[in-house]
Amino acid sequence: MNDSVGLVKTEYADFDVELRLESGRLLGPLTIAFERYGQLNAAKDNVILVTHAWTGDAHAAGVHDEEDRKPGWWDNMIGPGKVFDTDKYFVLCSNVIGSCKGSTGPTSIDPKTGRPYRLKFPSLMVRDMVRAQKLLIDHLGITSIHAVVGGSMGAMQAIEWAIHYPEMIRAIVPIAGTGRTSPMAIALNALARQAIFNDPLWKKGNYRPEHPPADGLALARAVGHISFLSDASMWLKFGRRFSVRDGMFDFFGKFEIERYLDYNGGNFVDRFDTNSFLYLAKALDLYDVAWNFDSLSEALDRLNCPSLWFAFTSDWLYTPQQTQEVVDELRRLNKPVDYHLIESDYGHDSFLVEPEKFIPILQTFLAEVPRSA
Ligand SMILES: CC(=O)SCCNC(=O)CCNC(=O)[C@H](O)C(C)(C)COP(=O)(O)OP(=O)(O)OC[C@H]1O[C@@H](n2cnc3c(N)ncnc32)[C@H](O)[C@@H]1OP(=O)(O)O
Ligand SMILES: N[C@@H](CCO)C(=O)O
Repeated sequence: MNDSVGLVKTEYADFDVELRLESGRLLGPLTIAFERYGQLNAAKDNVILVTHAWTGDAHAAGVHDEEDRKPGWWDNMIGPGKVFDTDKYFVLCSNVIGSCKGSTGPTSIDPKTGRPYRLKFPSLMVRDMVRAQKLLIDHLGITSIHAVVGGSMGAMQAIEWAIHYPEMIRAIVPIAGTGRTSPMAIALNALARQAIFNDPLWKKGNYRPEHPPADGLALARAVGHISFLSDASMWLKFGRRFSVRDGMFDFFGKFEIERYLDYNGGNFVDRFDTNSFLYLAKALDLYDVAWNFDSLSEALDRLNCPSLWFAFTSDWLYTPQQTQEVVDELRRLNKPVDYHLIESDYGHDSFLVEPEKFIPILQTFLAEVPRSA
């Protein structure tokens, strides 16, 4: 495929630092996993920083092996001639701290004990993730970022970048984001947590990696997965179809939607660590752009760049109203802001499933970003 970035590899940068976290605790040394696509130009000003969601990773495009069944998670966006055109832009994606996908997280070794942190890992905020990412940006000698673009938790990171490093950010594109996590989203994460805590294999986070609380984690992910879909997408995908494998009157027979949740919950256990899932859920719950500011207005007034916002009509997790709340405040502050409500049936995950709906607007926006911050 000539619009693919092709074979790529994840790189790792080590930082001998102790990062002061929002909680006051220190974390370090740190490793940040990242991938890069395209070439950094001589002026080092063609950088697009792609920020990932809850269970994403640094592998945003291309494949690690010719035999890979699927490419990186935003492969439809990154590559020669695509919206993040790697003939033009240097696209960078790093894994957040707290994750289990190469950056320092609860599965990493705690230098104080020589054993994995597990629940000794400190609670994080999205702001801490961005502060750690900044170490990588500095390490690569980048002083100006053309745009930070991300969906869901990636949107939160984009906002944090613009507020805390306004001098180096030329634009942000928060997609399916929120300015503060709603009580309903926290409630769903609370159910996910209880599913894990009630699994006897959980052992207060001290499970052996080869024996994770698989039932609890699969159920927790299924709760999350429901919130990433929508009523409309479930009707489209499954309707009321009963699994062809089951008899309709078998007591344990399942609807197709149940099979789907079983499959995706079970799959998740093979690719994600339980403690990381919990730490990132906590960071999502704690998210409030106004944290440690006197008001939302004070926080957003620090934003010094154009911003482009997308929300999806069927997103009931981070609803369009939540994006609108931030956009309204930015408008009140006379900041350059552009907001588009995209018609999509695919719920919160529309940013992964139907990017073609917002790509043309994004493409025009990126071309018009001013050359200096
Ligand atoms: C955002 C980031 O930063 S990265 C994180 C993104 N990744 C995830 O969220 C991982 C979970 N994956 C997903 O939710 C989806 O695959 C998405 C959102 C990425 C893409 O959505 P879609 O293209 O609509 O995929 P869909 O939901 O139809 O299929 C997901 C899986 O369920 C399977 N599936 C579909 N229908 C059924 C069914 N009736 N019964 C059982 N399994 C089913 C699919 O075969 C697919 O399996 P695979 O992952 O092994 O290929
Ligand atoms: N489905 C995506 C988005 C969730 O916010 C993920 O799991 O990361």
